[in-house]
Amino acid sequence: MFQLAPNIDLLFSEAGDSAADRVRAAAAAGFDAVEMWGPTGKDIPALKEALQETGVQLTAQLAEPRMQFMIPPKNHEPFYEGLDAGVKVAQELGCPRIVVGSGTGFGGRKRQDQLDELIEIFTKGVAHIEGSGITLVLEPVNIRVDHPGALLDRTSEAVYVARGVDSPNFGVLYDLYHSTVEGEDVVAELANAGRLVKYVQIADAPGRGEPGSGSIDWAARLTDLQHSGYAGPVGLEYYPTIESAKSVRRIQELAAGR
Ligand SMILES: O=C(O)C(=O)CO
Repeated sequence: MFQLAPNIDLLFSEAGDSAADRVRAAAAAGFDAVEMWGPTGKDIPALKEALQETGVQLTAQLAEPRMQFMIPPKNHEPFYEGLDAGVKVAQELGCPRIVVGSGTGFGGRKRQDQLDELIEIFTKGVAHIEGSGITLVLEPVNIRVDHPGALLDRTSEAVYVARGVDSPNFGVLYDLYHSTVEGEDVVAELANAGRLVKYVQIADAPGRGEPGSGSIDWAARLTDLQHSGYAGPVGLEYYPTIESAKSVRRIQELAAGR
């Protein structure tokens, strides 16, 4: 039903610190895709070799350090520079998506003005990397547990920004964990976002562990996702509470429709 992409910064740490070895461990556990946080601290040539050797696709590259793809409140230049560096690595690794975030916003202004400023910045960002083949996906994050102080915490506001940017190379990352922690209605948010959802991530809530460790009804949520028309990869961005290869089993079965 869905292609699953375990996050190699969080899963398969049993294989050691090397991103390349974690890709091999993910392949051995039956995956043909992985996602990662940023390139910092990773041996990119070794990672590329492991991806090629296993045939595993890197679905998305996230922000690490956290500010790399987030908007600094005043001078936005570091964001565009981060994008240049990110695109270079993503192209080398054959990764089609870069995850971007709002950062903490542009203090002391009306929320609506801040959302409109995000539209302006990401419109420039998309133009800045035009022709790269990379899609930027904007991720709202929960401010209740993981990211207090972040500007963008509502899926509908990320959708508003994506509508404003209005580019085939820009969309929304719908993280079902963040959305659940924020108390959103998954079906309603997915219906409103429609085809603007260009990547999905999951973790259970509460606790951000593997599916089955919290109280989300995964069979129901995967059906919701399927009915929404989303057919892309699903990133497993969770902190395993048990051995990685065991932690993925339930969601592998559900995603395969078993
Ligand atoms: O930083 C986080 O919490 C994320 O979800 C990144 O995707």
